[in-house]
Amino acid sequence: MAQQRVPLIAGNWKMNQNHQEAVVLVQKLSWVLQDKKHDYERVEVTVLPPFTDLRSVQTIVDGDRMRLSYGAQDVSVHDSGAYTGEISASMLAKLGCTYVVVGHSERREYHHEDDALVAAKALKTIDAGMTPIVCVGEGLEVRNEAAHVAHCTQQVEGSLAGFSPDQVAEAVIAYEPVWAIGTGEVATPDDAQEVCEAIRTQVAKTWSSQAAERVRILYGGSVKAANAAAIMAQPDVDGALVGGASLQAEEFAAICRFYDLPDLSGVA
Ligand SMILES: O=C[C@H](O)COP(=O)(O)O
Repeated sequence: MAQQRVPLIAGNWKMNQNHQEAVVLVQKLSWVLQDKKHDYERVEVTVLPPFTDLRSVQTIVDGDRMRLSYGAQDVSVHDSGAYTGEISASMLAKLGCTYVVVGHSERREYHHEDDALVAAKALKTIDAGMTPIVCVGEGLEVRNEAAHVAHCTQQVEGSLAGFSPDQVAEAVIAYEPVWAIGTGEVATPDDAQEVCEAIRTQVAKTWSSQAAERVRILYGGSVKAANAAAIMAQPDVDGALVGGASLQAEEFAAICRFYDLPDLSGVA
């Protein structure tokens, strides 16, 4: 991992935790990390609760002066108006969100979001002063055809279309092989590195080598304390987008402190 990229561990809670449970989970996570004297300059920590939790999370994070940040799991492509059920980027910025996930595979699959929409949402996020976490990743069929690298680099091209090199440099890209999400099937560290490296090379070609050096690329898909160290040891992996394991404070805190964990990748 290059020195200048601060690793980011992001906990995507998906549709879990009501606003009361959210406060308890954030408090517990902050306590565990404080107890371990976690250095947030060394590894950045963020949580991504459901929309309905954000105000409560903002209150506890600000009130207790916690060092972790938080963000949202989606955003509208519209600024305001008659879009029932949607939440605008300015609303999320007002709630103190640092990050917004766009193009998660669950949004792409269940809500038919395509690269153009993802790019538009990401640009709205940037315009509102927040950082998009732009998700890409292949399904099992694509992986079995060995077309995963081309698939993911094309998704990056499409989902970051219209970005300037500086905007790419400040963004976060998350590589999440769909077959490894919530299945317990984790990509090997080499699998993660292969695609993350290809994405970085693509960023250099399409935008600039400086953008490629600076953009953070996360891996996501069944990350746990048991596999975090091996995945994070890969030179082009700058963090993790964690789903299920982010709902357990102790487990998630251990992932945030991956450098303390043994690399068990060689153990059968
Ligand atoms: O956003 C997170 C990913 O979808 C990974 O979820 P998971 O860690 O439950 O496999």
